[in-house]
Amino acid sequence: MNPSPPLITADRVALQLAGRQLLRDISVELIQREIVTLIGPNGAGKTTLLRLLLGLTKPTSGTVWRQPGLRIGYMPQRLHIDNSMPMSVQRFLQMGQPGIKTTQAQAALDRVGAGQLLQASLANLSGGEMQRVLLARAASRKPQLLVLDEPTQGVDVGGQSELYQLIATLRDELGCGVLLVSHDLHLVMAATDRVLCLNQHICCHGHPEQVSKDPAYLALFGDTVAPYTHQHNHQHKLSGDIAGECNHSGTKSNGKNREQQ
Ligand SMILES: Nc1ncnc2c1ncn2[C@@H]1O[C@H](COP(=O)(O)OP(=O)(O)OP(=O)(O)O)[C@@H](O)[C@H]1O
Repeated sequence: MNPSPPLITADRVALQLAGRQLLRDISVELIQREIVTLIGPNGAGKTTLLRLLLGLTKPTSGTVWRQPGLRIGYMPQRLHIDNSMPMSVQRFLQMGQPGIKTTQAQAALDRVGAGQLLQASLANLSGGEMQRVLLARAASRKPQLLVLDEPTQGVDVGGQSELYQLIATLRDELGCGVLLVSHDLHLVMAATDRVLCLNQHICCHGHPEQVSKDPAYLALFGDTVAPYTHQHNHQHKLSGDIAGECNHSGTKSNGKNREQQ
């Protein structure tokens, strides 16, 4: 039992847009100090669910409750940069959080191992540098909840595990909850407490090891995981598309830990 109240609670949330059922029957609780990873194929509704949890989209049915005054640090999937308006990293950080001093911007960058980038031009950053700057910006708000939408996009594999380790360290330092979206369970496993496997609804959930063996997870990702992770003799899909119907009667349909229910 976690003594502190949840940061966000979603109860039987569904969303229909333009006649399409994008999400259904989603129940999730996010708590302090827990790293929750949302995993699912392209189009599964991961970003849509983040938007619902953050209050940027209203559910068609069900409820989302957020702790009053909850401080959220959000790292978007990608950032559109207008190169006609040159901007330094420092300025970018200060725009994200008005009133932040140069020393605080520097400290935020130091924390993510990007201290040398304060005066760099945002437009010239490499993919990995940009992700670190976005993470520094999200963390500089001293959030109670860090929400990271595919934080390792554009980062090479070595850099990806480093970034996930950094996220775990930030959680320890800030004591915040973390909700992150990822395509690759095996990469995030070490830095994740709980996984929600999403495909319009929550197909399965639990500890990463447990989810990686769940029939519902394997139905979605069984033939897409990296070959070094297990032996098999079938074809690999490269698309990341839905591999088939989720046949998982008997798995629970919500994302709460058993002890939280
Ligand atoms: N405003 C909208 N109106 C109609 N459909 C939408 C809207 N926003 C998203 N969708 C659809 O909802 C589905 C889920 O989109 P979403 O971006 O949440 O998926 P995702 O799991 O984050 O995908 P990816 O892994 O590719 O980023 C997609 O089919 C998308 O086209």
